[in-house]
Amino acid sequence: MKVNEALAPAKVNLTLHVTGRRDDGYHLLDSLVVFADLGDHLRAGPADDLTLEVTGPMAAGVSAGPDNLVLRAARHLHPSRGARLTLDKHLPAAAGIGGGSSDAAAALRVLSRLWDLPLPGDCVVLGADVPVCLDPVAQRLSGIGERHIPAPGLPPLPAVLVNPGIAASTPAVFAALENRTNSPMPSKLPRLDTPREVASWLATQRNDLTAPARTVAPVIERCLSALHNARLARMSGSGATCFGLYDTRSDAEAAAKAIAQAEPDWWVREVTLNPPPSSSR
Ligand SMILES: C[C@](O)(CO)[C@H](O)COP(=O)(O)OP(=O)(O)OC[C@H]1O[C@@H](n2ccc(N)nc2=O)[C@H](O)[C@@H]1O
Ligand SMILES: Nc1ncnc2c1ncn2[C@@H]1O[C@H](COP(=O)(O)OP(=O)(O)OP(=O)(O)O)[C@@H](O)[C@H]1O
Repeated sequence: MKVNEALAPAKVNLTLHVTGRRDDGYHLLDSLVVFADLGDHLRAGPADDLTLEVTGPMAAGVSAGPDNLVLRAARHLHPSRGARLTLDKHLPAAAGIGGGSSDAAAALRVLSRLWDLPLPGDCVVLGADVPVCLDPVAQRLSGIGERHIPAPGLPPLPAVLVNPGIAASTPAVFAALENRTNSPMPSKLPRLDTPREVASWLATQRNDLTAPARTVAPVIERCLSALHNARLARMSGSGATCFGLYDTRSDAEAAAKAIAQAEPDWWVREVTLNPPPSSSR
């Protein structure tokens, strides 16, 4: 990618343990986060005014107005400087894969280079997922999202992402959560060398938002069933996107093809999670 371009990769919560709730209503999380080799594309050119154009296959319904997280991130970085921004949307919005947060983080990265400014330290105010998206590699996220440390060794993971085209509102899903104090992941995460080992270990962990998300969007059950031949099938974030993990890319490709045929209205993509550096599409 050129210096004024950035990939805003899909974020996937391999685990999402809700461990408590702060007085301000935000929830404490313990989550193993990885990124895909697929995402939105952001370009920035020099300009006097700040403008945004939203293009691409998933642009429908995404505002290009000041509420777009790309423009909010730009104004967070500098209140008045200009740039001509183009956001090519490939990820569904409000889908649990951090589309908006990853776009905001990409905007901070690109504009900090264009405007020669340091990255801000307080970007959690843009969204709980923005800090982890600033450095899109495998990480363990905690606090409400403001804390993250590199995750121990994980291999690249052949996977399929499935979204049924229903937006799951993150506040609505948190509001439907019954038990807000659940156990965290083990304090030391194991080193996992193969997709199979990852799937076996993840099966002992959870996404605590799955049950409330199913009440908000019952179609999530069908997404998980569609991934029945995966080593592990789970929801990401607050849904509705679910992911399946496979042993090989060809297994994932075959599964994606079959699901897309059975559910032509769904968004179905074969991806690699935690890809080797510089292999993004
Ligand atoms: C669920 C996750 O996807 C896990 O990675 C993220 O924590 C959500 O991150 P996000 O979409 O950037 O969330 P924000 O835009 O900051 O928050 C949306 C809403 O989700 C709820 N929220 C979010 C994050 C958090 N740690 N606790 C919460 O309770 C709050 O109701 C908040 O008003
Ligand atoms: N650039 C953007 N792309 C997508 N949605 C955006 C963007 N900017 C603002 N939004 C708004 O943000 C809301 C949440 O979108 P986003 O894609 O970040 O949700 P999400 O995938 O559920 O996030 P998370 O996984 O962090 O919970 C959308 O409903 C949309 O109105």
